[in-house]
Amino acid sequence: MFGKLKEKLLKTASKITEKIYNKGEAEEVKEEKPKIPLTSLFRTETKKEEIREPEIKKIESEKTEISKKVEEVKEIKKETTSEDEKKISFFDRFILTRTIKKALKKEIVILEEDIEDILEELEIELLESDVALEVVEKLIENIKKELVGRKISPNDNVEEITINAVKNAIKNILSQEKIDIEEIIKKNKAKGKPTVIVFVGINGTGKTTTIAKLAYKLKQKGYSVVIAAGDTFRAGAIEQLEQHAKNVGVRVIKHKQGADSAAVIYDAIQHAKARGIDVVLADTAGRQATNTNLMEEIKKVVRVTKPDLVIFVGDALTGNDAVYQAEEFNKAVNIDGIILTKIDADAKGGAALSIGYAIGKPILYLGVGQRYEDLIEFDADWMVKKLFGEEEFKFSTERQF
Ligand SMILES: Nc1nc2c(ncn2[C@@H]2O[C@H](COP(=O)(O)OP(=O)(O)OP(=O)(O)O)[C@@H](O)[C@H]2O)c(=O)[nH]1
Repeated sequence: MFGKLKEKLLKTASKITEKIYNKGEAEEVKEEKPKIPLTSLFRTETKKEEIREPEIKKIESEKTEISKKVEEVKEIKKETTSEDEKKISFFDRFILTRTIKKALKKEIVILEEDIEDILEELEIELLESDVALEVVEKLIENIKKELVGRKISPNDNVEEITINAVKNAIKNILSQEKIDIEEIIKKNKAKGKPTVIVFVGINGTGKTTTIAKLAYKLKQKGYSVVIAAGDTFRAGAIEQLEQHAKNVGVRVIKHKQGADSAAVIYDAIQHAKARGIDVVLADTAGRQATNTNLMEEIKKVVRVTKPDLVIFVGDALTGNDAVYQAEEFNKAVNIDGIILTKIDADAKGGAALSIGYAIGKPILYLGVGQRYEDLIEFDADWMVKKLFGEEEFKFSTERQF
């Protein structure tokens, strides 16, 4: 997940670190143990205080191993032409800056010109990774805000400063005002009303399966759920939804194919009210934002059914397209939040990084696989941890649908 994005961000932090070292005429500190366990950036984080004797030994031996590797890389570096230099992996470069503990000889102040070329490179790479332009610009601005004008003294931990600067810049992008779906459900329940959630998006992004996943999650939390078969447009859509509903054990309210989508959802809401069901999850037909008739239809659905939430479901793999589609749906029906699917297959991470900031709405959940339980709550801290390799996420390759 987000492998390429992760690499780019860490490479940037690493290069800024090197720049600061050069400017401050840093010298190697031979005796010092690494302040951050070497393993921490690529494996589960271990706090300094928690490192016990065997682990210290392990780290020491790892340190020796890596030092050897560093020497090898140094040798290769000495001999390489600039073309060859490109072949030294990022991992080697990063190890180089992180394992040779250095201290600045003199205090420095980071100037914009010190990091400009590195940030320009990052800008191009992020655009290539399908991160939206406005998001790239904001991110670069954030990193500059964090670093430019900052004094770094010989006692400072340069690696920590640069990594944290990039982390904060990312976190700022990802932090949209949250929506607590359970809170909304509880409030409506107290008033004796069902919570109505309408799902919108283009074809094939994963709306139907996401509805089934959310129904499964809500049921597990003890809420009663009914699904409205509002995709009356695509042949087979109702049957597909019924199969999912059967699998997760919830009821579907349906009309015939070709029926009025708003009427189906309206009926499902009446059904929920009559039986005291907590949540109505309404499927709608996938539609391109350019299809005027279908966009008028979705506007009618929202007008008639007055949902508590309209959720845009986007396919993370489509990168900038998902952002563009979300913008169009937001203009048409004012979406409240976003669910991004197929994150398990997404190396670029462009949509996940961009979509919330670009339209100013929160990502609520991420679809991370093809089982009903593969829907996880999104949270900026969680994503930052994933991007900086502090926490691994195990995807299941099992398929339930
Ligand atoms: N790997 C992966 N596949 C997913 C995920 N979510 C959905 N899919 C797959 O995406 C495909 C499309 O899912 P659907 O739920 O049918 O999409 P839809 O948006 O309802 O499609 P339309 O009815 O055409 O609008 C299916 O093959 C799903 O199994 C996910 O999080 N990860």
